[in-house]
Amino acid sequence: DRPAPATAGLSHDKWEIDHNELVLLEELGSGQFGVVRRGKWRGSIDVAVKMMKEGTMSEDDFIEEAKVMTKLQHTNLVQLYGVCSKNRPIFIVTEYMRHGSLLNHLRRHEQSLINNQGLLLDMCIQVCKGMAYLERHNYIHRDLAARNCLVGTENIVKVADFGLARYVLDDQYTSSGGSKFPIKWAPPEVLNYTRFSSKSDVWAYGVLMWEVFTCGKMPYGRLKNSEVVERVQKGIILEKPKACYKEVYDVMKKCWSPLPENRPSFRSLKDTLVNVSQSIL
Ligand SMILES: CCC(=O)Nc1cccc(Nc2nc(Nc3ccc(OCCOC)cc3)ncc2F)c1
Repeated sequence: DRPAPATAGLSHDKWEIDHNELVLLEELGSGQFGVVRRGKWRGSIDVAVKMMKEGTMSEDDFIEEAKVMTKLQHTNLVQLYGVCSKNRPIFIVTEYMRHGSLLNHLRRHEQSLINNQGLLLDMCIQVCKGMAYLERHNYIHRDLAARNCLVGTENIVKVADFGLARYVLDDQYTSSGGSKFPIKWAPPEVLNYTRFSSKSDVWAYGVLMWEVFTCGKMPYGRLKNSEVVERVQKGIILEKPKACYKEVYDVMKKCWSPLPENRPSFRSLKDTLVNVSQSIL
């Protein structure tokens, strides 16, 4: 069948999708943004449609940004096809990923994955490739975690919701003191100064690697956010997952260097992980 077009076919506002061309199907889940449903676009293209609950997002700013996001295209990024912004709630229409979030996938398949270091490392490398593309385009994710990655057929893993955190209105989510802020994926400079960068994404990537090699455990277990902040500021880092080669854990530790400038770039991480993969597997 025809390859899915990178963005809406309409010429004038190519990021604008006509909601009459969408058929909404079953619900896939919901987040603080609202409900996400599977859909069909122009009769045949599988899509995911995020129906943005009113008041959760600064919509006009997001619609402006959507023009940029539709241009970010990489095999390891969940493609933004466009938005339906003529009605409320606005719809965000993206590529559909058959097997859902990476976090749930890891937890559901723990038994078969826990001894497959090669596959776990390959998943990490795929996320790294998507993030290296964003880094090259000076695009910061701000909420990289296994819950924000998605799994497709043939164990394809893609990064989703990049940059979306900037448009969330709920300051419980956006301020580092907020109850919904992803503290466990945040480096010291974000906890102290909310200073986001591709190097803060690299810290979060190290935590995502830990999530992958523990098959979806919660980082720092049931510790309260305040206890995690204290540990991170003292330089206490996550322990080596049981099912994890020392060489892989060494890479995680580099991602958790206290100073952002001492953390590797995604570009160099990709080369390191590919070498580790070839040397140990
Ligand atoms: C803020 C939280 C938030 O967005 N959450 C959120 C929830 C749900 C789906 C999405 N997004 C996308 N999902 C898919 N595929 C998908 C397939 C199966 C599935 O199984 C659910 C039941 O499992 C037993 C879930 C998702 N493809 C692209 C998306 F973009 C985002």
